[in-house]
Amino acid sequence: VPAAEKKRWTLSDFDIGKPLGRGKFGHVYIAREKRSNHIVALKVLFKSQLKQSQVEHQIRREVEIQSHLRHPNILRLYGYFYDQKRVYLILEYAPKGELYKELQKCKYFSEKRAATYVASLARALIYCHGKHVIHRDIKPENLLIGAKGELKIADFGWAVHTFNRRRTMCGTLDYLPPEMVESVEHDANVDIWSLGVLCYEFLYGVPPFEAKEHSDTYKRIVQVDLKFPPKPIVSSAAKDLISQMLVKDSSQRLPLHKLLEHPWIVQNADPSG
Ligand SMILES: COc1ccc(C(=O)Nc2ccccc2)cc1NC(=O)CCSCc1cnc2[nH]ccc2c1
Repeated sequence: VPAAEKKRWTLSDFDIGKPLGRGKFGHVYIAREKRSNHIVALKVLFKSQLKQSQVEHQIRREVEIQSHLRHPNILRLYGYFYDQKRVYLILEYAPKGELYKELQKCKYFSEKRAATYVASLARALIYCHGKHVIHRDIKPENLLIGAKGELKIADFGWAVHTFNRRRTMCGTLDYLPPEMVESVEHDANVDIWSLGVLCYEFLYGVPPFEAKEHSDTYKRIVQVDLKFPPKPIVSSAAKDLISQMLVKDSSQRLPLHKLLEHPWIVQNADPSG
């Protein structure tokens, strides 16, 4: 909807439907744009909750960044509008819902399904890095499933990234690479690490460095204490790929374009993603 960016949207342009992921995504509702009948997700943010001054330009900047990100595996942010008390984000709606629910239901994915997901995320990340955008929070909670079963990185937004990052600090650490756990500066290679963690979790149903206590998870990450359980049975090609991504020295991690040529991906990923 390219023209949409220019248009001044208001709430009366939409029929509002049921809440999506109650509370999880903040206040997000399924909605239908009246003129086009286009189904979207409408995210409602309360100005009171957003530090008014900073966030205004951050939302603008984010819409600016996101409006240039067009990729089948990245959830679209079509635009935004606001009223007296709230800011509304017009987001793409992913009809097949949240990936983590699917993973919980299946316990773990087949190698073909895991490789297809990992390849599509690698392509999305190559695209983002090409646009000098890193740090797409690619843990299962931030992944949604499109109409054709394709994965969508449904990032919870840049501006909230910081809150998100803090939340990640007190939420799950599982996806943080050593350089972030040791909080040294990081680059696009953090995404390769996170993708490796995700690939492991797709195949085993649990992240590789999971531990009861945060302090233990920290230790396991910085020591790259990578162990492959005997069950479920996973091919050595998959283990080889994961071992090349979960490398402490970020410059030694398998580059994303090399990942797409890895035998496990070539033999298992469905090219349509
Ligand atoms: C591109 O994506 C986003 C872009 C920006 C922001 C954001 O919050 N930006 C922000 C916040 C505060 C201050 C400044 C900027 C959030 C998202 N994405 C989500 O929030 C997750 C999917 S919510 C939609 C959605 C769709 N499809 C579904 N299917 C089932 C559930 C579901 C849920």
